[in-house]
Amino acid sequence: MIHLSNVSKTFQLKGQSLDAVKDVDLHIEKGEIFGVVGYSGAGKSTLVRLLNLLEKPTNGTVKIADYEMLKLSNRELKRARQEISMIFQHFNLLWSRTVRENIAFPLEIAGVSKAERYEKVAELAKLVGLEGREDSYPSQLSGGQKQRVGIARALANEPKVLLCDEATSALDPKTTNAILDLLHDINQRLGLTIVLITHEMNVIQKICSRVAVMEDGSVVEQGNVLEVFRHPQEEITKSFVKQLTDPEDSNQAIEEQLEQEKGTVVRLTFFGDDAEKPVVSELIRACNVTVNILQGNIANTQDGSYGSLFVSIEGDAAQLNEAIEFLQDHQVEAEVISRA
Ligand SMILES: Nc1ncnc2c1ncn2[C@@H]1O[C@H](COP(=O)(O)OP(=O)(O)OP(=O)(O)O)[C@@H](O)[C@H]1O
Repeated sequence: MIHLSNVSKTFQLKGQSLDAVKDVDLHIEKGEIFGVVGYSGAGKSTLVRLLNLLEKPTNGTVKIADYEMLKLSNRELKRARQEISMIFQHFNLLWSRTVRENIAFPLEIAGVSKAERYEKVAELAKLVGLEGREDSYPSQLSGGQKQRVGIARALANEPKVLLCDEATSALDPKTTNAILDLLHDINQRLGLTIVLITHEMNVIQKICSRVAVMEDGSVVEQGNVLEVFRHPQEEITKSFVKQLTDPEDSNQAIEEQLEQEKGTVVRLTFFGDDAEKPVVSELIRACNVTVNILQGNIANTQDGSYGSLFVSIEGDAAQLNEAIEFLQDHQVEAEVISRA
């Protein structure tokens, strides 16, 4: 659905050039939810704006659906953009218009009759969970509801692609989850291709099937989300994965516990179906060791679970080696954090 080849964008600023996007190749399949993650300044927003040509690439080709975006006339580009919608971090709603008028706005521009517009708005309001709020103004809505208006408006022209530029970054965690659920639901129901950029790995984990990691304008790593979680190659990817598996407060708690622990502290990592097996109780039985669970968490991706568990294992050196071997035989990655 989306093919970027050797795409670069260089900005000229006060006589200096800045390479915001460098030589990016991306292939995004029809109907997938593709995430782009990176820290501030990595080039994510520029990349997403290159997709609908809000920014023109300095080099490379952009193909979306069947459009060779750089070869389109202004009129053709206008038509293509109706198929490539976008939602934003700060919603970009028209404040003097009601919810109904906001959602209907793209239809108005497209010359759709009032009766048809109202019919479509009713359908979209229902789809995004805003039924009954059509006469409200944006200022009367919560952040989550405002983003629902943004999503409904983006869907008005029945696009093939939805670009989400930090769409949940201004929302609290609960509302973020509700909006991500809505995007996933829309993707499933309408078969819409979604490209989502974010600096938060939990957003990627929750709804994306594949991810690209950006650093300093380049895509440094990309792949299936669970696979990238499992074997992050680059330091930056490892730091993003750690956002999920080793939250800061949990690290601090581990460090405090490490000082008091008698046993050897091991970090276990589980993937897919293995995350649901009773490996720890089997380990205790098979190796006759004592296991204390220190910290743990589990994240569900679209392709299965990913979990990490910090345990302290008490036993002699032979038992400990046996325990590590047992874990590895059971497809659990075991990393010794500190020895007793
Ligand atoms: N119109 C512009 N003119 C000049 N430089 C720009 C322009 N837009 C972006 N940049 C620069 O390009 C680089 C990438 O910015 P971009 O906004 O794409 O990053 P980002 O990953 O989306 O970060 P953030 O989440 O903070 O927006 C930054 O150094 C930024 O200052």
